[in-house]
Amino acid sequence: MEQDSELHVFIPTPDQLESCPKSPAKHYLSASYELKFTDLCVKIDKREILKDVYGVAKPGEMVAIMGPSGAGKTTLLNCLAGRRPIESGTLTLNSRSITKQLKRKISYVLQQDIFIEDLTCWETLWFTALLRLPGSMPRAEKKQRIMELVDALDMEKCLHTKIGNTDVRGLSGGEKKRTTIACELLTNPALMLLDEPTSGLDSSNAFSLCNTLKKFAKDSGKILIASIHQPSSQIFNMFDKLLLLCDGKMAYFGEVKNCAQHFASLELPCPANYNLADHILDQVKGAQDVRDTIVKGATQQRKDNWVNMNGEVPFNSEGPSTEASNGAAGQKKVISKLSSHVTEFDEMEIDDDYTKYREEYESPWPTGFFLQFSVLFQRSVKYSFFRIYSKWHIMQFISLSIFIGMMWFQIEPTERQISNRQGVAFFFLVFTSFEFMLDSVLSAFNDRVVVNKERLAGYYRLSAYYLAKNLSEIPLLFGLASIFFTIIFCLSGLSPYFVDYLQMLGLLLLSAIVTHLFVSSMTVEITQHSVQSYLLL
Ligand SMILES: Nc1ncnc2c1ncn2[C@@H]1O[C@H](COP(=O)(O)OP(=O)(O)OP(=O)(O)O)[C@@H](O)[C@H]1O
Repeated sequence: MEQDSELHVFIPTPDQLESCPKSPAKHYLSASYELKFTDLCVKIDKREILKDVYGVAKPGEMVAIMGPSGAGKTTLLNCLAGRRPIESGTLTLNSRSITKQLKRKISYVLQQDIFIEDLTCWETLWFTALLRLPGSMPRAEKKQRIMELVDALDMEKCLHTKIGNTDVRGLSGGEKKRTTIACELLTNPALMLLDEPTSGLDSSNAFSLCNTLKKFAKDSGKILIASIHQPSSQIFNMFDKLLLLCDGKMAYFGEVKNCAQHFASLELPCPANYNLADHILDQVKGAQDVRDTIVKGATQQRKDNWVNMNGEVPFNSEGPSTEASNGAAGQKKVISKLSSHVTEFDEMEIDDDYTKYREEYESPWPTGFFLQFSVLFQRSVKYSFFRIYSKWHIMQFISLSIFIGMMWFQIEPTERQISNRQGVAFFFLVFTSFEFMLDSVLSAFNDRVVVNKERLAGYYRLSAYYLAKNLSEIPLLFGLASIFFTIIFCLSGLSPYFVDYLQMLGLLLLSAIVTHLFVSSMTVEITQHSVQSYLLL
């Protein structure tokens, strides 16, 4: 593998891609984690959004969260990701409440694919790896990890395609989703939460994505929990478990294969040749008495399947535990079995990554301030350059400067022409200040969503972003405005002295700094506010 300079964006050649190891991706094997949540309740403005929601997921399992619109699927995912506080209930990973350190083992794929649109798929992955993987991890290992994911998620074809947007076509919907998933998998999470990963994809893309996820979860021992809308039968049957919500209450939790039987036992059987997922959703969206029957059925199902309502003993999908139902002796046996299970998990929790990069795992950020700053600086130069020095932008500046230069062409160095000189200087300063401000506002507007997403996932400090953004964009803006000014200065004959030229350039630089700092401070304030209100800090 070629040696590259410290922050040079590495681009793999087809041969290097060919030589990358085929799945299962060895770096992505997870230590076994078990997720358990019981009696989760969430209230927003005194309105009950989730009530007594529970579930268990084991390593390698795919769990579907389904329910009608507004049932609370996203709220539940936010709670599991630790992004929404819960009113009451317990949430544990390997029988431990979720600490900041354990939170690093959880990743959250949002419904929208949020990226910097001017970067390619590979650049996006590479910058994410530099920001999210431990700073002390060798760069070769980071590259290796990306290449393993590229292989596992079948992304070779689109690696050098720009992300794109509605104006400039880039990655397809499915490729964007794979890129989002790869960015989250880079940190080797044990638990992956996905909010409607198939929305916006056609049926074959949705099937192929779920198939890849299923294989990856199985091979690496990760837990995948996804909210999903109207899956096809094929996709529905790929999931191991189903958590069905109805108005924030449990409507079913258990294995997908037992679901049809459960609904039949409630006298709501699925008609022949009908998609079971559609049938279930029709029922939970049905009349109030049908919904009451389903919720009651779920309460009974829980009683039958949980040995202890506090969730001290794991959910047994095969039905009530025979050991536990054998009275106190049976209960003791189950609990001692569970304790040995927990010890085993505790030992496994110190996984390979944790052992190797302990320092970073125990600090609040995966990388130090300087590395965050340098990666963000390089990324900002890369995409801001194309925006600021776009063909249209350059043509607009040059034609305008020629036009103004012609209007005030070679002003005579006499007293009568003083007002004309002031006119040129004033016009040029006001125009460039507005141009700087407009550019900063537009770029801040584009950045805000990306920065929000990255800050919520704990990529970097806001101060590192602020410094990198300003230090990268001010020189770029100043460079373009200097060309503009030089043309006007020469055509208008503003002054025969070079020192005057330098003084005016100095004023230009000051104006660029002041407008840019002003606008970016506002963005930082807005970003900080929205991240804090989202996290309800
Ligand atoms: N911040 C909030 N303030 C007030 N109400 C909220 C807030 N967040 C969610 N809700 C309400 O909670 C309920 C559940 O919302 P949630 O987004 O979890 O539903 P969902 O099942 O994901 O819906 P969809 O499938 O349409 O995305 C909705 O009625 C919604 O209006």
